[in-house]
Formats: sequence, structure tokens, C-alpha cells
Amino acid sequence: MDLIIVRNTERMARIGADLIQRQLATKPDSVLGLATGATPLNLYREMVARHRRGRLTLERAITFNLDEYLGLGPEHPASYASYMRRHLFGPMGLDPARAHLPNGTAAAPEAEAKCYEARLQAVGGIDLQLLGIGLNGHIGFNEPGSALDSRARVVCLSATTRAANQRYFPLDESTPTHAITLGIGTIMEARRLLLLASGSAKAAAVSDALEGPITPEVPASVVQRHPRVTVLIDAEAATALSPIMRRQAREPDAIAVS
Ligand SMILES: O=P(O)(O)OC[C@H]1O[C@](O)(CO)[C@@H](O)[C@@H]1O
Repeated sequence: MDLIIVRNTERMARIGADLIQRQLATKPDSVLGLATGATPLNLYREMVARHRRGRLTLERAITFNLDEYLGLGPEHPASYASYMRRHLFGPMGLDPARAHLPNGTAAAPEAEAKCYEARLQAVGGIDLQLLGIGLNGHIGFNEPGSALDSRARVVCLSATTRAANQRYFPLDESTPTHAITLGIGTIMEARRLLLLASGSAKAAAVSDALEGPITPEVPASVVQRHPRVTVLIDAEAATALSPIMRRQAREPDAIAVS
């Protein structure tokens, strides 16, 4: 595991964008696995800024998002399709045909999840998977208790996740109860993982994920098994890590992709 602890989220965004830029320089037609939520927002802003300066393009890339709420169409402002259009795809001028998300309003959601997985496998799987981590240790919408070899499927969201994401919904609308997510097994097949976390609220989840037992109760703990994982976190999210783990952290200014 390559652990990078940085001062703040701006620095996280710059290093994250460096890693994505290098991935695309090596393989311009990379399949990028993308995440939503608050965590990657600064990174997406940095990617857009680099795009405007002509340094970063997704022109030949293909993207697959981790998840989508069940019942929300792409025009719903809290859908992840809408989030991605607003924060990344629109500003970067990504051809919509290259950007994939599960269809949250599919008539047969389980079939849609299977089809989404099949579409991903058809392009050869994910080259670089970006991940955030939930307060309860989830990755994608794989909540605690998810099988470590799970595939794309319909999941029931936990009370913690629904409460944490309520802020994205109008007062009179509650967070959906279900979602379609890529599975933990699918995520683990990505050739490279980039896990981001920021803020003290994530400190316990980060320490459980990186130093605790690998268990379905902490879905993110599975990243310990991945051969090419970069964990990029800010100082606040690192506060619960053991001194031994912190000592393993790489000099933030000296990143190099192995
Ligand atoms: O970044 P946040 O908003 O704390 O969310 C954590 C994770 O939970 C999700 O919202 C659910 O997939 C992810 O998109 C995100 O990585």
C-alpha cells in the first residue's frame, strides 16, 4: 500500500490529479472508475482546471461510476449522473457516450446492475478506480456486511449513509433507500485503486480500513489486499492511524507511480 498523507484537500486534489494525469499519459484510453460525494470534488475541480489549461483530457478515456440511487433519473439534481455532469463531464466536455452510470430508473434494477457489470467487463474492466470511504467504511454503496466478492447489484442503504447523504436532498425529500453499486469484487479487479479521504469524521473509518481486520463489516478494509493501491488522505483523516502506519506514509511531495 502506498500511503500519502497531505496537509489539506487542495494538496490532495493536486496529487490525485497528478496520478490521474499519469494514468492517462500512460494509457489515454484508460477506463476510469469514478466516485461521487464530497470527497472527490476538489480533485474534479483540479482536473477541470488542468483541462482548461490544456494539460488533461478525457477525450479517449471511458468512465464508469461506482453507483447510482435507485429511483432517481439522470435529471434529478441529487442523482450521481447529474453530479458527474455538473462537476466533471460537462466542464471537461466528455462525450456522454463514453460516460457510464447505472440507470437508477431502470424497470428491472437487478437486470440493470448485471448489464452494467457486463458493459464494464466488455471494455476490459477498470484501469484506475477512484474511491471515497463512507463513515461506516463503505466503498461505492457496498455497505457493511457486503460480500468481499460481490458484483454489481441492488443494495439497501444503511441508516448512516442515508443520514450522511440527506444534505444533498431537498428538505421534503429523503435519501433513497436503495441504490445500484459496483460490487467489492468488481472494484478489487481494478488494476489500480486510489482511495481518498479527508476530514476528522473519516479518521475512524480510515484506521479501521487500513489497520483493522479485513472484514465485510468494513468494506474498505479489502483494499489492504490490493496489490496497487494508493491511499491519499489529509492530516485530519489520518489522526486515528497508529504511529507505525504514519511512519510508513510517503513524503507528500515525493510521489511517483510504481
Ligand atoms: O465523500 P463523501 O460525501 O463523504 O461520501 C463517501 C462515499 O460515499 C458515497 O457517497 C457513496 O458511494 C461515495 O460516493 C463516496 O465516496
